[in-house]
Amino acid sequence: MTATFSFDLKATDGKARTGVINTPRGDIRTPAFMPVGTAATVKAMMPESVAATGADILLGNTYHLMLRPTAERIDRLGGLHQFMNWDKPILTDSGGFQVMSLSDLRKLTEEGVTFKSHIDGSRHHLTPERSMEIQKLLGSDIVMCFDECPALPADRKRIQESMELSMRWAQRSRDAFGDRPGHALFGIQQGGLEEDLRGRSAEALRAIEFDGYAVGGLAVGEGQEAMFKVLDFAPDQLPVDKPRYLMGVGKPDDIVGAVKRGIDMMDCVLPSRSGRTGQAFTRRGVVNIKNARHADDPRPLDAECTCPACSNYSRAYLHHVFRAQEMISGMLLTWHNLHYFQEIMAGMRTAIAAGAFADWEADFHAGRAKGDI
Ligand SMILES: CNc1nc2c(CCNC[C@]34C[C@H]5C[C@H](C[C@H](C5)C3)C4)c3nc(N)[nH]c(=O)c3cc2[nH]1
Repeated sequence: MTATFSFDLKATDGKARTGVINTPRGDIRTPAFMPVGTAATVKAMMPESVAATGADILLGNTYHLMLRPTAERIDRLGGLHQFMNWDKPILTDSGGFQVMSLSDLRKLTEEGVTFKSHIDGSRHHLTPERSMEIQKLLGSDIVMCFDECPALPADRKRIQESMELSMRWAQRSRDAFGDRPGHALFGIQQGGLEEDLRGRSAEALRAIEFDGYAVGGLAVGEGQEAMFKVLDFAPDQLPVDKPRYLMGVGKPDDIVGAVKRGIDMMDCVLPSRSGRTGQAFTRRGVVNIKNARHADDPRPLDAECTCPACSNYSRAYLHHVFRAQEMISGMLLTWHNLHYFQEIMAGMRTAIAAGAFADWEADFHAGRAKGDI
């Protein structure tokens, strides 16, 4: 807990790093996985359960909250932390990514993005300035620049023009963010899969100066191999002494590969969203609990896991409550998946601090079967 925002790099092992981000609302151990709280809730989880999984920070959702119940109402009610009963750090995305993926009838100009709400069809206008205002009203501890994330595949000209627009929006975001001690503003690198464009983007962001830097524009359909190729150079283009946040990633092996390449923070809907559909991530691979072969299985999901689902219930029970569509099904599997993702992060933090990341990574990959187990 500090009055200001700072990043303390503790140890490195190859390109992998471990450290602590100090914020007034609490410390964030890195590498960190950030669960996603879409509409002011991590679906199927109480906030104290999210904390119990080991999460130090969670994601709020600018796009959803600006539409319902609106940022102004959350501000009047004391801000997002009080509203959702989470007193640790919250990072909010800037809203642009979701506009492009969720809303219809959207129009992109130099000024910003105009779109119709997917909830009630009302018209909205998002600009760097409005995005900073919304994230400030929410009370977010880590604010993301308003950017444009182009869908891949896209031609180089489109990628370049989009990156250059995002860099102009990054300057406007910085100017509108103002001076908020203890709160951070993160820039977002764009440039698709192009090393030179990403280099120019990183230079533009460095010149503006941010408290942290995100690698944006990835996990948009390029595939793991292409993503890792970008991650082989992109983190090194960013300041070494600031946190590096890879947006929207990912599956367990994506996360491990990203940390190996110098990433400090990640977020993904996967563990919570797939938990609700019956997909469990375990140290031996993925279990689809709705599969009939689990109906009589008295064993836990993962005998080595200490989460409530694995400590107190059989696969047969989890199979039953999913088939019966009981609410506890999503609760138990979401808790398990978030617990497992945090275990991966804790394992990497310890291994990097001990200079044993390579051994940890070998053990991580050795245990994983392909397909359903
Ligand atoms: C999945 N791949 C991917 N995601 C990406 C995101 C969103 C990160 N998650 C935040 C988010 C997004 C949605 C879903 C939840 C809640 C809320 C709305 C905030 C996580 C991104 N966000 C921004 N601003 N810029 C990107 O380039 C970007 C690239 C991504 N590539």
